[in-house]
Amino acid sequence: MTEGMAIEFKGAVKHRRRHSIGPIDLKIPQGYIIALVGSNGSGKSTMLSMMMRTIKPDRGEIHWYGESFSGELPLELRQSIGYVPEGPIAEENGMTADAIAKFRAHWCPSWDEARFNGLIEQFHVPRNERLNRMSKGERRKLEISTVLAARPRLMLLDEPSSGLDPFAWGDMIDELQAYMENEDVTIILSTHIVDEVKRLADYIVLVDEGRVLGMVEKDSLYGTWKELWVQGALEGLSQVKEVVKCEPDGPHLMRIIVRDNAQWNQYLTATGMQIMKSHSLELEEILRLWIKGYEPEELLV
Ligand SMILES: Nc1ncnc2c1ncn2[C@@H]1O[C@H](COP(=O)(O)OP(=O)(O)OP(=O)(O)O)[C@@H](O)[C@H]1O
Repeated sequence: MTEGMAIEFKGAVKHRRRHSIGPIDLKIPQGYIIALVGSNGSGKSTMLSMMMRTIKPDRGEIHWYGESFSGELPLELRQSIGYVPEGPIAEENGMTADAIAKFRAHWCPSWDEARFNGLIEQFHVPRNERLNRMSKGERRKLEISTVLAARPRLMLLDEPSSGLDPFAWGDMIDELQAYMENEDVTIILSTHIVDEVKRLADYIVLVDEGRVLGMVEKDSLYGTWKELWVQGALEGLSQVKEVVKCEPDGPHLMRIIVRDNAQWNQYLTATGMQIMKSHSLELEEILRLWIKGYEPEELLV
């Protein structure tokens, strides 16, 4: 990765009630979609809030496009960030979509009214309903439309698809992909939906219990792990470093999960073990292994 960095965490720590988030050291490259993935309470929203500067780290620093700021972010930078928080913004409860658009048009120089109108029509967002009377999904669709219409350079999306029906979800994926055709744009989103990661992410950042376990290029994960059913010289199989799971599946067959690397292939050749069936692990299973400590070989942080 030699590109410029959109965001850099340098030893950033935020103390929370039950545990601290961090220290986080992470470089998020500009021009890509980065998915923050991790279990509930692991710290994804806290990281996004720190990137939006709605909360400040208690220790360490965050850099935006190579610069750090002691107080609020400069206006121009704030105007270039589109943020969809995890939950609704209480101050917007009494507003309508039109009132939101008027406010954003005033605040944001890159606001594209025609784009906003097109998006809320496409997403069937009611124009004159107050936000607290909209359904959860309608309100989410409005928030996504608002962020896209502001044409930000950096999007911070906290579980953007929460509450969306499958049709709106597909539209959101298409819109975000189309928006990425603008090379300068970076999207950082937190999500629990593996399909969203598969469809959108260039990089995955795995977060667990307040710690960033690492960042990895999504495509490099595929093919790293295999599930195999083997026959033959099975003694000692469970001692092989590359084998992370090994259980009998019938009298002469062993089902194993294995890191598919050169050492494993050498072992296979040496023992003459027979592979009866094999397939690559799905992303969801690869992430579960990573959380358990089996990190990818091509970790970037
Ligand atoms: N405003 C707050 N004050 C104190 N602690 C908080 C606050 N918000 C979150 N926390 C705590 O910080 C930790 C991380 O929460 P965070 O919301 O960042 O996790 P998350 O990964 O986004 O979770 P989820 O996937 O459930 O949305 C949790 O232990 C949570 O209880």
